[in-house]
Amino acid sequence: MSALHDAWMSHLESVRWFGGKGAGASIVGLEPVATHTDPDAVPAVRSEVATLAFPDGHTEYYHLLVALYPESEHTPGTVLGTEEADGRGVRVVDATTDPGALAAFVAATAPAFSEVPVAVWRGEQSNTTLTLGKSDLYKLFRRIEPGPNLDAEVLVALSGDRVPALRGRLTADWPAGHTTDLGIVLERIAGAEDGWERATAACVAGADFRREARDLGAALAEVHARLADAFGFEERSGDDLADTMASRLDAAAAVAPPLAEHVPALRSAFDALRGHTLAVQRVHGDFHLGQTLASPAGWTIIDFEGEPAKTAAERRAFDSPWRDVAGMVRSFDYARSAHPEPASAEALAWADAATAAFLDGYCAGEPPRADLLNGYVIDKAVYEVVYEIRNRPDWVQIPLRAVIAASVSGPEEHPLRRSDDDVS
Ligand SMILES: Nc1ncnc2c1ncn2[C@@H]1O[C@H](COP(=O)(O)OP(=O)(O)O)[C@@H](O)[C@H]1O
Ligand SMILES: O=P(O)(O)O[C@H]1O[C@H](CO)[C@@H](O[C@H]2O[C@H](CO)[C@@H](O)[C@H](O)[C@H]2O)[C@H](O)[C@H]1O
Repeated sequence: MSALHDAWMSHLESVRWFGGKGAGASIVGLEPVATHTDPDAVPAVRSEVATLAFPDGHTEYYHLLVALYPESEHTPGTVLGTEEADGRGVRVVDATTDPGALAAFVAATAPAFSEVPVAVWRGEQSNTTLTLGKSDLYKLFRRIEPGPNLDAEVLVALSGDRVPALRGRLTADWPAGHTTDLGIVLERIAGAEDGWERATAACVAGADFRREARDLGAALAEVHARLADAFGFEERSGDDLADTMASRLDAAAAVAPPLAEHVPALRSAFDALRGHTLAVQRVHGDFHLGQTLASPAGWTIIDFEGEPAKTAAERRAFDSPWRDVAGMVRSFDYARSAHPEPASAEALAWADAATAAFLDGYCAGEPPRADLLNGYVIDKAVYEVVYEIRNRPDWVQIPLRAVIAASVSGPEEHPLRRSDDDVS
């Protein structure tokens, strides 16, 4: 491993967007995949793909934006080391820490925005976003897989309205024979407030959230209909789905010991899906309040990339729209954790009212498909137990409480009809 590999690896361990922290990964390749500026420019800016090998044998690819400076020049930003080019030493810098390099990158790859101020947006999680003035964003994808990015695909297909408008796409011919998205330029929703912030503030204040929740349900239904128009739909057997959920449950129980005793009861909830056929289509895949923006224009849905731990092929696979409905049902349950007394009658009533209004908005007044909703809510809560153990162990009681309630109440009970909320 070269000194540059080591330096990038320590840098990755320190940045917020790197999802493999502490797992003992090492960089086994650094490959330039796109040169954005003139290679002789100072700085020259290019995209590289870092190939990371993990001790368990799996490989991940990360997109790095790199600025290159002659050794004789003053070098701003985080310097990773030097490399040789045409017999001269060149300093290698993380371009997202270098305002001059970012301006050069934007001028080269999104020339319509070359005159607007560029800054790195703080508070990002799994990617890096640049603000382009007040009305646009440049989202640099970090963990990439060969081929199109799921979010970019959906934004192209839906072309604005309830989703941000797509202004441009940054791609690379990498690996050979593939065109891979490295970033997108998109509309910055004016006056947007994160849906999680909006909902938790309402829960804490005891404020009525039913109108917003109903509108959110209607917005999701509209987006689902447009996704089905754009990508089509298929039929899937309920037996197949029940088997898939049961094997996900088994895999989760193997890494999350508190799930083990609930496996038989939860499996029987999935059995309600057997003997049915359901329509499957492209969905959001990881729909929760943090993937919604409330603004004067209504609700906008963002980040159609699915659950982070799945492969791109798994995230692109058709699924039932009830997966997304269930995701939001779980999110309202999470939101009450912001309440000073999450198990109080007031907090429960808030979450139940928001959930009922959301379902009403989604189903346009018709009753929801209880068997599918029930199965997907449990499937999601099981996923969340594993997610929280790995990422936020202090939060694991939130989904575990839902798993226990579903296990105790049995398959015929709707998981939200919580008679027994104070199980610990
Ligand atoms: N188009 C947008 N307009 C306004 N704010 C946005 C937009 N997209 C994302 N955001 C804000 O940035 C946050 C992170 O965005 P997200 O796409 O979920 O990033 P990541 O994929 O890195 O997790 C969101 O929760 C939201 O607050
Ligand atoms: O936003 P991501 O696609 O990275 O989703 C992952 O992280 C989410 C947390 O940020 C996680 O969502 C869970 O916590 C939320 C509150 O922080 C809650 O609203 C969601 O309902 C709950 O699932 C998500 O599961 C995970 O995939």
